[in-house]
Amino acid sequence: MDKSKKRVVEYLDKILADSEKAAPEDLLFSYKGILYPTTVCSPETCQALDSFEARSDDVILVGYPKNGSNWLGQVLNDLEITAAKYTEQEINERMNISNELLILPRLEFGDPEKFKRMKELPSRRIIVTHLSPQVLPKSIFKSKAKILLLVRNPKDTAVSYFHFYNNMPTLPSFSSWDEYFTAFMHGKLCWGSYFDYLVEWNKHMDDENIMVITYEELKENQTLGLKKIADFFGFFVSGEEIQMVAEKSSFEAMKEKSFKTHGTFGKILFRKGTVGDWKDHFSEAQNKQMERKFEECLAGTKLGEKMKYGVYCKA
Ligand SMILES: Nc1ncnc2c1ncn2[C@@H]1O[C@H](COP(=O)(O)OS(=O)(=O)O)[C@@H](OP(=O)(O)O)[C@H]1O
Repeated sequence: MDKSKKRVVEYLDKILADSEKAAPEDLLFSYKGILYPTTVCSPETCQALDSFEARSDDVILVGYPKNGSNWLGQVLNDLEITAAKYTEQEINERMNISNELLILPRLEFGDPEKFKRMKELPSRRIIVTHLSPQVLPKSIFKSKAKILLLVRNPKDTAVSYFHFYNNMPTLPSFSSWDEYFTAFMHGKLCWGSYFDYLVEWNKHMDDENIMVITYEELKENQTLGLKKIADFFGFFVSGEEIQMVAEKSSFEAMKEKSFKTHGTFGKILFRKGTVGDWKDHFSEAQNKQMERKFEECLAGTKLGEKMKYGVYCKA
């Protein structure tokens, strides 16, 4: 394993080990009414977000936690590498610079000084974040950088986040699914409410620089999804190249390599990678509650229509 990758894996392993020792009440902090994990974020970094200077050719991936951002993050990196026709040496250099400057590839992770260091990253930068539009650095909207919004149905998101919360030492555990479900429905989780997040993004549905893709459509036809993404960002890649990127980023391929890419964290992150796991978790009453909430927040909106609640969430 090369040195910079090893450093990232060691860093991730250290975060997990340190958080095992932390008291549950020290694991989270609140910034502007939203919870974040102390191990990877800080109030200082949140406060410094506006010092990030977006470029018009930045590739921005936004998505609520557990909507598949590690998957699409890899896809976008591979599309950029393939389209730009970098040599092996250039690919390694890019990765080393990025690993050294950022360590962890989320806009809101790390120290507040990272936004200055990010100026040294070569274009096109792939920027991944769970932040909602109100807290995103203002320069992202001003620069007209293209934004890909990745959305997963609320029920599978809830289930994935439940297992993540209970398996990640960096997050406090819940004593039961029912207790967790109430927290999810009230947005008492890191990065806040799933529904508030999408209601805010729905206000941007007519922005020309935003495209929405769903986890479910990618699972159904990854090649087609990748082609749409490549066209949107202007990555010039052939059908064969898209196929190669798709194969490399299948759940199985990413899970198999996860120890090398993410260390111990890999086992927690690459859990099932399926659509419909919620059927083993939701009670009748919870199905009804979720449907009411969807009706209240997203049904009939542009974003709500794209999510196909009737196909993926009806009991
Ligand atoms: N390649 C690929 N294909 C399909 N699904 C994938 C893939 N990679 C990750 N995943 C699944 O995405 C879920 C994790 O989402 P995130 O990467 O956004 O997690 S995080 O919020 O950044 O921690 C999590 O979902 P669950 O398995 O349902 O928990 C991952 O397994």
